[in-house]
Amino acid sequence: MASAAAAPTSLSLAARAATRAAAAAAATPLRRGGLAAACQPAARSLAFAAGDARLAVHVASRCRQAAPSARGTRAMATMAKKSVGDLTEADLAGKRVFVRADLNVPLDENQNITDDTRIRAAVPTIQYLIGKGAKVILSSHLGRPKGVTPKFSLAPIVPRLSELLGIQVQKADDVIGPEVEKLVSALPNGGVLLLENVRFYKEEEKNDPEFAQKLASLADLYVNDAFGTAHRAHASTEGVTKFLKPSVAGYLLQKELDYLVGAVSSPKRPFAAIVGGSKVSSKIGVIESLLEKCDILLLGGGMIFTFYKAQGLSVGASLVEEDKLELATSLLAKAKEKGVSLMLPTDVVIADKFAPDANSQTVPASAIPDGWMGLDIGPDSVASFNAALDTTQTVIWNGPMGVFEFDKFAVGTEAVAKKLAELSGKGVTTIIGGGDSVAAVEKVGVADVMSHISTGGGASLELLEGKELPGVVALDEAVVTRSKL
Ligand SMILES: Nc1ncnc2c1ncn2[C@@H]1O[C@H](COP(=O)(O)OP(=O)(O)O)[C@@H](O)[C@H]1O
Ligand SMILES: O=C(OP(=O)(O)O)[C@H](O)COP(=O)(O)O
Repeated sequence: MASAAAAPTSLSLAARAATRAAAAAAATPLRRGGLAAACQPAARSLAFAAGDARLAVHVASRCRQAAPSARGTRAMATMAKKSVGDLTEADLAGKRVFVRADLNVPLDENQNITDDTRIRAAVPTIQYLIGKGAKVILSSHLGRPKGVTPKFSLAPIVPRLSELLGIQVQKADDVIGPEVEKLVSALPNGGVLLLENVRFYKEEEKNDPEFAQKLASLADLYVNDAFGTAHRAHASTEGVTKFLKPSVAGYLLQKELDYLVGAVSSPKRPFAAIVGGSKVSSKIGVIESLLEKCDILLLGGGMIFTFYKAQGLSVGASLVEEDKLELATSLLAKAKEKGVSLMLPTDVVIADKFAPDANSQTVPASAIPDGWMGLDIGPDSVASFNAALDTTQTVIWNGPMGVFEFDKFAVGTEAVAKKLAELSGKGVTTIIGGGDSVAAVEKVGVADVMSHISTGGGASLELLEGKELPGVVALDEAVVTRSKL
């Protein structure tokens, strides 16, 4: 396994001895000064330079346990939001509750839902509210319409949502206005009214205060459960909170924050992050942020070729971002400095063209011929990644290991999905951070066993980059500070 430690192949006995000494020190009880000694930069980098991932991880892990980062504490603070579960029957019975959900599900050409995950994910919050006698005014966007566009109507959502809730959901043909107000007035306690696509109004994405006020005027209080849209400061996700109190987080939003912020900032260790996808440029923020928190970082996907080239390897016709070579070098150096075991694949599956029927072969990472492009990680890399993952207690995964859309180059990605499923079964916390990795996990049929699968691609990326989401920031603070803080 190539590593950020400049992959030393022949290690001096002294380095190995120092590694073990550092690890032994880390294992020594605090009162004897073992951890303090192991946390010395020299001890950590020796453990790392010795190329012994398990020992280096152990040392790094112990060091982090001793000194949780201020950044982690700040991130936890974003979670301390009032939750829908804090609202009692007295708060809710007979009240009109504006619920922003993300019902932006894929539809086929006949308007059939091809994946209802986001609808199912919205159910617990709605169920709770109607169970307490609230009147739910449900709002969502669908797609990115420019004005009123029938193919982006939320009408196809109604049958499935009704089925899941066990009640007939009513549907408004507009978002605001007298007709909608009439429907709201007629809504019984425990009823649900789905408003039309909120993006049919351009004011939504502009976060227009007047529009936000009109939305707010329909209700008495606000619940945001639209995690997939929480990174957007729109009228229905952010603006409306200025006019409705309380404004609280729904169960889905809370769960996403608990995993993508909570479990990532205060993980059970060792903590591994797997980052793949096409380009290093789109994952810089995530990698930099995770380097502050994880013990092991496994890299795959198209981005690895920029790292190889930065290390002087030939990459043939593989995807490379020439302007990110220095960045790749600095990320490798940062991993070393932080004591993170950064692992790059040692072998790759290469293709003679970018196509599902390309000719392919597996070669060492150092032997990619001219004209060939790497489209997947190879079996040796899968074995090394699996061995590293076997040492972990928490794993977060964002981005495929290869061009998994082509069966021939999906093996590495599917192997990671299977490994995480296996680890999940053994009690390891497994978090799938949105985007294509979710599709991969679903393709392999192991979605149900993961600890958490994010319902938002862009939103989860932003959270993993350490950013705060406007739709979360705008919500009321929890009254009781969480014990983890
Ligand atoms: N070696 C590779 N060369 C080119 N593209 C790749 C390679 N590995 C993965 N990809 C592509 O990366 C895409 C996903 O990248 P990205 O959007 O960054 O990830 P995510 O959606 O998980 O955030 C997939 O379409 C996949 O085909
Ligand atoms: O599908 C969504 O995000 P995602 O594609 O990043 O998972 C959300 O519904 C947000 O949609 P938007 O990116 O049009 O604001």
